Amino acid sequence: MGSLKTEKTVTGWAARDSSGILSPYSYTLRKTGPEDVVIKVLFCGVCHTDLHQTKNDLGMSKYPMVPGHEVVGEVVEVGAEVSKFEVADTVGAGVIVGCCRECAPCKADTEQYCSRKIWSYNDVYTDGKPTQGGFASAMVVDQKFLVKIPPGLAPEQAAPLLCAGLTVYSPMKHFGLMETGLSAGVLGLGGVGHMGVKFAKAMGHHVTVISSSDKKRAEAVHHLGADSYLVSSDEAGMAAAADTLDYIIDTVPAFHPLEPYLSLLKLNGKLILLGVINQPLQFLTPMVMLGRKSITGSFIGSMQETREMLEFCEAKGVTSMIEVVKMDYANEAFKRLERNDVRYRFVIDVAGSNLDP
Ligand SMILES: NC(=O)C1=CN([C@@H]2O[C@H](COP(=O)(O)OP(=O)(O)OC[C@H]3O[C@@H](n4cnc5c(N)ncnc54)[C@H](OP(=O)(O)O)[C@@H]3O)[C@@H](O)[C@H]2O)C=CC1
Ligand SMILES: O=C/C=C/c1ccc(O)c(O)c1
Ligand SMILES: [Zn+2]
Ligand SMILES: [Zn+2]
Repeated sequence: MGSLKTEKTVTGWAARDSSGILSPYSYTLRKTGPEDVVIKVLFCGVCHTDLHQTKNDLGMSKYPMVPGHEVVGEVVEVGAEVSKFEVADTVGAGVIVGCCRECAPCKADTEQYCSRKIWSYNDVYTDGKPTQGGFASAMVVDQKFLVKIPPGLAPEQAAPLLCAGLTVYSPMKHFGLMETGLSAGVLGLGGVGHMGVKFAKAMGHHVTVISSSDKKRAEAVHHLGADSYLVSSDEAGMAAAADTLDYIIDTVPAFHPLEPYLSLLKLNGKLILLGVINQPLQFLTPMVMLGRKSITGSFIGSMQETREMLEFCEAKGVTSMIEVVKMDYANEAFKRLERNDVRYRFVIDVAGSNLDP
């Protein structure tokens, strides 16, 4: 299909200021370029990053801001040079919608580390217009930044995989943590953390959840398949678990000391920081030296890893645990996410919502 000559007007739900409160917002999508794909948004997951961004936790937010970067949609239009997708395909879009294609990370298929990457919202596209995310009736996305959703995955289940799932899969792959028999720790059992449990179990790891409370113990063990559950304030339990873990996926989105978790790692163990935290974290150097431990971080994953991760999920039956809601519940969903009251990801049924109430 050829390029559209007109811009499309769409409705999204946007935050207008750092209250983060979302309300309907009308804006235009760019004309469909040769490599562009227009998607009708079906479902969009709600990530804690959406909360950080809409509330300006990082001090870089621009408004109006339509959040949402766990987007599953249906292709409704393709540009003249689109070769990978056709109308009616079910596709996914994530955190990144552009990159320079020339730098070392781009050439190595690690475009998420491109210094000129373009975020799916709260950024400026190559045409100079603000990018807006998936809490909207439609998006235009360059074909490089879309993936096909495998037929074995339900679209609403697939949405959280596009950020939360990818964010744990990528470091597991990069740091050589896909072999069976490892002992994993997952710190913070939320959207990203529950995918950490699922992926680690699918890779044959012994999984310990480390949580701030006892509230999620039964679910973690019986529904997610965790092997062990520690409450971080339980000093005796934490001491008994010292030197037992090969790696910890740390998803906590707020300041926390690192020493208690470094203590849980074995020799050569890795603490992988994934949470976005706007103040410095602390640790004493002997905590990493005496045990040759690593503190590292990871940022989502590449498009290539997204495809692999979705295939992995389809093959191994890995799914997300979600609560599907309509758009008119988005503000309540954000409030519940903020008070740690979701098991484990909200997914907005965008196509099934009235966006202009
Ligand atoms: N690196 C990357 O590429 C990505 C980073 N992120 C970031 O990861 C973080 C987690 O995202 P997400 O999983 O969606 O968030 P959630 O809110 O769904 O989960 C975070 C979990 O951390 C624990 N937690 C929350 N607040 C605190 C606190 N104040 N102190 C201690 N523990 C706390 C809770 O688990 P429990 O009840 O078990 O204690 C909570 O469920 C966010 O900062 C997000 O921005 C997200 C995606 C990609
Ligand atoms: O949810 C995905 C985005 C994660 C993220 C990581 C780092 C950072 O500075 C952000 O603003 C977002
Ligand atoms: Zn996210
Ligand atoms: Zn680049």
